[in-house]
Amino acid sequence: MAEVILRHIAKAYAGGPRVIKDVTIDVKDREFVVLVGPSGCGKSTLLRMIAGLEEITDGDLLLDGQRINDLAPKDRDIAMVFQNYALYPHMTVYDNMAFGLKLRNMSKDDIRQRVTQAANMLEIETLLDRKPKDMSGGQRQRVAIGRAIVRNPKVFLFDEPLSNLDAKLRGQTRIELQKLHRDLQATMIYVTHDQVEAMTLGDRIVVLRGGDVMQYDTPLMLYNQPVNLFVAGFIGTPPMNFLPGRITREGGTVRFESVEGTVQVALETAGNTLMTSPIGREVVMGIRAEQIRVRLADLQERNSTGIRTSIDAIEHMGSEVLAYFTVERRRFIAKLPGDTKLEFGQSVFLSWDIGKVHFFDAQTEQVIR
Ligand SMILES: Nc1ncnc2c1ncn2[C@@H]1O[C@H](COP(=O)(O)OP(=O)(O)OP(=O)(O)O)[C@@H](O)[C@H]1O
Repeated sequence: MAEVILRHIAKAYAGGPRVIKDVTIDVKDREFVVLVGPSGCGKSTLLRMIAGLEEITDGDLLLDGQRINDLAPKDRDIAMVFQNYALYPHMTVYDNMAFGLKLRNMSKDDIRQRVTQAANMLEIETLLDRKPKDMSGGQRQRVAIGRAIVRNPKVFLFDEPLSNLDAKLRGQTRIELQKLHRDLQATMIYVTHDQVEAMTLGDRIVVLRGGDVMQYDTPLMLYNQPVNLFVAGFIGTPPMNFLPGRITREGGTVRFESVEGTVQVALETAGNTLMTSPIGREVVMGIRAEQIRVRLADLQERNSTGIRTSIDAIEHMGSEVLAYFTVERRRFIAKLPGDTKLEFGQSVFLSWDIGKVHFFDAQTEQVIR
């Protein structure tokens, strides 16, 4: 059992401003929680506070109900895997993994058993006599994880452990981390700036910005129901398309009208208003790339619904095609099936289902439901 609760946690370095403002999150037993956000948002600081490597300025850190703010790192039953692996260069893999256990005065036999078991789990049993400099980045990374596993901690913390690996190895290691999480049945908290890594690994994800939690939710909820513009733009590849405008009323119909008036969307269907918002309110419309339909525009065609634009660029990704457009001087991206035949410069109409559109308040940036 290992449940971690952060209650109104704040951090200021040496009397400076608060880089973590007021963070309250609960991490359930055996949950895999990812902290994600842009550089400087405070992910590492938060993780280091949980590890005990940074002092907590305000708030409570609870492990299984016990307040551990003032407990030394070694007494926390929490193991951390660092971005740079932090292996001892002069020690073999075996000694690197055994080191923490020796410090705890564990018997030689017990140490051997634990190191061997972890090495088997990570498939590095043939590397135990090597020094870190004689291994690849991926192998060093496994040793760093092995060193955490042998401690049999209640909680694992990972600080961007895949960032030094190439793209292919990162993909493989993501799958292995998922398996490791299932096998160890441990609580894991994982920091990354890569939203794809966050989406694929996390049971739940904390999206951070400027030391504040923007949203704490499952990957699908973050993707389908972002609570604000920041989360909507941060989660998803390619990012959500945005178009600013305002709510208008014409002839009894409530509509969204883009700033330059090229896009008008009725917000009522069969007498139901999809969005209750004061007339004149400034909003931002958001639509995901895969929700945009694209068809060739007939030059003679008039009175067609949708946005008329032309194709700025096409990227063939194999299984899909990314098409780039300009709508009111903003970039729009559509994700289309791989066999879509479109070419640079063609005139097209873009359209989408109104039910798939998100609206955000332009001032507060919060979603309007
Ligand atoms: N020792 C320190 N003293 C003063 N300010 C610090 C210290 N460490 C970090 N900060 C500041 O705290 C804020 C959060 O830093 P942190 O390293 O936690 O961000 P991060 O989200 O992990 O960023 P990155 O992805 O770039 O590592 C930043 O503004 C950073 O400059």
